[in-house]
Order: sequence, then C-alpha cells, then structure tokens
Amino acid sequence: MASSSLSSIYSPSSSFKSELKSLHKITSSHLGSSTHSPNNSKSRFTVHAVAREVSNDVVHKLKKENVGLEKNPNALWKRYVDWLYQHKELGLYLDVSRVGFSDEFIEEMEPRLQKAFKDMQELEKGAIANPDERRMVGHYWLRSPHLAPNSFLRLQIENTLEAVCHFANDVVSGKIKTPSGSRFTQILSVGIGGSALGPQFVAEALAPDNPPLKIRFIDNTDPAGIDHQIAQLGPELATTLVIVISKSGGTPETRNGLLEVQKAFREAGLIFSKQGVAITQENSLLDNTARIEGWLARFPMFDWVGGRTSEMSAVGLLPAALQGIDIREMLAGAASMDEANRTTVVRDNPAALLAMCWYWATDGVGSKDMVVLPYKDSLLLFSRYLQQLVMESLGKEFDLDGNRVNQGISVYGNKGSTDQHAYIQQLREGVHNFFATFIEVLRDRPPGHDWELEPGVTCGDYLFGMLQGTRSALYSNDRESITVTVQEVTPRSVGALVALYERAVGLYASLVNINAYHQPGVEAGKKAAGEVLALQKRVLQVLNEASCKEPVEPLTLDEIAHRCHCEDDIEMIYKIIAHMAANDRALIAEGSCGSPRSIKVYLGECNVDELYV
Ligand SMILES: O=P(O)(O)OC[C@H]1O[C@H](O)[C@H](O)[C@@H](O)[C@@H]1O
Repeated sequence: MASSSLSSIYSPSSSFKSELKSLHKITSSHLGSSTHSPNNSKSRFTVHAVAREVSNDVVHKLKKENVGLEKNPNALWKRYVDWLYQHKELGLYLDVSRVGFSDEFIEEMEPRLQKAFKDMQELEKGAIANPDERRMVGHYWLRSPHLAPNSFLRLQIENTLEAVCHFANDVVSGKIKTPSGSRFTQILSVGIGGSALGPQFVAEALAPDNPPLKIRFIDNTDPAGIDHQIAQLGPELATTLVIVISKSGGTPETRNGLLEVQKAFREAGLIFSKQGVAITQENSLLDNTARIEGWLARFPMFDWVGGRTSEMSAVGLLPAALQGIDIREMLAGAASMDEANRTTVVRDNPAALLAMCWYWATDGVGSKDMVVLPYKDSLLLFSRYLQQLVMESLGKEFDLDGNRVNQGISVYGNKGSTDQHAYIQQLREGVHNFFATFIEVLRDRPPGHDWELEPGVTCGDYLFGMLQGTRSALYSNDRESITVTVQEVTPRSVGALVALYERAVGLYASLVNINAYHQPGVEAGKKAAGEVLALQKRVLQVLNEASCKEPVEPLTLDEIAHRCHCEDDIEMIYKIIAHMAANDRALIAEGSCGSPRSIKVYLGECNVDELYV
C-alpha cells in the first residue's frame, strides 16, 4: 500500500543509508562468526552482545534521523490509509500510522519478521517452542484442533470442548442441580494468574447483565479477601458452583483458597464435593484430590498450554459458558484472527504489525512502556490480562543464546476516558517513556437504545471524541500510539483480540530471541516464600521452648536468631514476629505447656514488644 512518495518523506540522507549498510555488515559478520564458534562461548557472548547493540543502534540511528513525527495532515492521512489493516469479516482494524517507523526500519525488520513467521509456523506444527521446559506450545490448536500435530491431541481438544459445553448446558438448564435440588446461581472461581486473569477479563467484557450464573473470584491468599467473597455469597453458598483452576494443581494461593472455601462449606453444613469442579492437569495434586473426593466434575488442562494463553482452554471456556457467553463464537473469532496472522506479508499481518511497532517504539529492549487504553468500560481488565500475557512472556533475563538481556515491555492502563482524569497529564507532557495503545469500540449501545443528550450529540460521541482527542493530543507532542478498532464487544471480537495479542507476543519474542513460554522468575518468588514459612516454623519452636521455662525466659531478637541458627535472617525474624503479634497469634506449637503466656522480645536496646506465646 505504500507508495514511492511515502519513502521520500521518510528516506534519510544517502550518507546515513551507507552507514546503515555498514552497520548491517558488522552485524551480519559478527552473527556469522558467532554461529560457527560454539566452543568459544565468551566471544559468542560478546559477539551477540555487540550484534544486539549494533541492531539496536540501527533503530536509534533511524529514530535520530527521523527527528519528530510526521505532522503534515495530508501525509498523515496518506500514511493512515496506506498502513490501515482491516479484517473485514471480524470488523477489526489496526491503525499503526501514529507510530513513526521509517521505510529503512521496515526494510531492516523484514528478514527478522520472516524468521519470526518461520518460528511461528514450526511452533504451530508442534515444534518444541518452549525449549527450557521442553514443551510444545499449542494454544492456537485450541481453536483449530485440526492443526494439532496428531490425532490424540486433536481428540483431547475436541472432547474437552464437548465436555465443557455439555456440562455447562446441564448446569444452566438445571439438569445438574445442587444437593438440595436447586439450580446453581453463582460461580466462585478459585485460581490465580493465568487461571484467573483470562476468566476475569472475559467476564467483565462479555457477561450479560443477568447471567444464568454470576461469577466472582478468589485470586489471592488474602484471608480478608476470601472472607469478603464468601460473606457476599451468604446463603447463596448453597447454590454456588466452586471452580478450582490450577494448571500445576499445586499453586499455594489456589490451594489456600480451596481450603478456606471448604472450611466455609463445612461451617455452612454443605458438602463441598457436590459443588466442586476442578480444572487442572491430569494426575496433578488438585486432580487427584478432586477424583478421590468425588467432586462434581473435572476438566483437563494440557502441559502445552501456558497459564497466560489458556483462555481458549477449559480455564476460560467453562466459566464463560456458565455465564451464558457463546464460547464457540469466542473460539471462532480467535481462529479467524489466527488465520489472518499466518500470512507472511507483514503489512497484511496484524500481529506482525504490532510486533514491529513494539520493536520500533521500545528499541527492541523495552525502553518504553505499553499503555493500554480501551475506551470501553467492559474492556477494563484487558490491560491486566495483557500485563501477564506480555510481561510474563517477554520479561526474561536471558535470550535463547544465553546472553543476559533483561528483556520485556511493561504494560499498564485501565480505560478511557476515565484515565484522562488520572495520568494522561503525564503522558501528554511528562516523561516520554511510553507508547499508547487505544482500543476503540465503534458501537456505543445496542441498536435503538441511544439518545442525544444534547442536539446531535450522544454520550458515546463524547467517548469517541475523547479517544480521538487524546490520540491527537499525544501525537502532536510526538507521543506515538496504535489504535485497535472493533465494531463492538462480542465473543467473536474478544476472541480475536486475545488471539491478536497472543500472536504478537510470540512474534515479538522471536524478534528479540527469547523464549516467551516459560516463567523461571516466578519460581524464585515461590521458593523464597517457602523459605519464609520454614523460618517461621523455627521461630515458633524457639519461642515455645522459651515460654515453657519457669520463669518465662525473655529473649532478644539476636537470641532468637541464634537459636534458629539464622543470624543473617534477623530482619525477617522480626517481621515474622511482628506479623504474628499483629494478628494476636498465640505462638503455640505441639508440646507447648499450658495456656498462652506473654514473652518479652527485646528489639534492640530501647524497644520492647509484648508478644503472646
Ligand atoms: O494455573 P497454576 O498452575 O495454578 O498457575 C497460576 C500461575 O502461576 C504462576 O504465577 C505462573 O507464572 C503463571 O503463568 C500461572 O498462570
């Protein structure tokens, strides 16, 4: 769609072009030598680091050359028309005209995007695209089972979808009832991360005003938050279907949520297993628990579907179907978008356009944040959903060659025009550390429901005007933006949006040479949490031993740390004791003597905390 006149607007001076070519030569020569010197890891590391610097340098140079963004209205209109991506069947448009990439950049990125397309083709054929966990990556097969690499996987996908639809229909129709013979009226989803964010986004986006079952979420191990959800259910706990979602089946927060809910069921005189559903990998701890306890239903998750890309698996489909959302439409929208993203013509590939824009805007190193601004209340949680999809996929310390790259793109945002009254001031005039992504929804209200709140103007016109005004105001101050437009928020358009961003993340990961499908950093946090709890047990033991002495033996923090053999953890020991004291915890363990006794814990010379033991 670009014409030669466009390249004249963006073509840098000829001297820069020759410089670009020499930079390119340096990159390719380095890359060439590095691939043939596997043993010489240091030089390989250095070479790659240099190559990455050089390629980023190319982006910087192109940007330096490309001072300021195009402001001529005619040229901008031409750029808009030339670059507008339209998926007619989905009614989805992608406008990248307000991102200032140049023709040279496009040229520079073409071979890299072609490689990304090849990586994606191999991934969809069943390659081990998650090398660190030696797994396939199969979320695209969930909406196109015929693409699965073998009939076993295809049948697993098809059978699970059938089982989800069948079960949801039986619950909604009342064929499956609660133990007391009533219909189920509520869903309580217990899960975290990818086992919550997709279902939460879709519920907010698509749940009807009066769904057959209303959903609420426990997505944290916060006792007060859990109490709040259970209190809000009240007597409706008796007609609540509890869906416990955990791919691994062992996530502590989810396990705690389950135990807390089961306690609430016991206290209400209800039988949890008759109202419990598990969605997890077969033979996981959760799956075996549900099987042994005879829960109402169990649905499988597959190791080749990541948590953050599981919305089109039972994780997202079952909660959505129970709310009366057309999940086959959601799958169809995703499949259509997937098909559109299989072209190797960059300009016709919306996911590739997004990935290319992200690379330009963030220099391929995450130098700017992605601000996500849906101008539609129902898409409020899209940015939270994208935070995990983008940041847990791209936020990686090492690339596939072992180079330390600390990659990623930070994502934040809520909705417009609301956010214009919060932080748009900084976006417009403050630190220039972001690019915006507007999500535009053309249909303001269902047909026949609109009215003019002033002559010729509706409420939706204001929303439209605010989006366009913000886009213009940012651009006039050289703030770049992307706009994704859908006709309305439907299962099909939501499925398409999910698929668009899943694919863009995958392509971008290829561009920056990282594994988008594992999450090693999360394990570190989980391990550290386990160590805190283990230390807490040791502190308890020491305090209880001291409390059994006559008279009670006062202890200093140093002594406690010494007796725990953890002198280096004195600060954590203080925090553990302070947290327990704040919760009036009688620090009692097995073998303690008599009723709770107070013990003085000296926090240094001057402070004294009275603790109950
Ligand atoms: O679904 P689960 O196995 O319980 O995992 C829930 C979440 O745990 C971790 O935070 C992972 O990094 C996420 O990708 C995952 O979605």
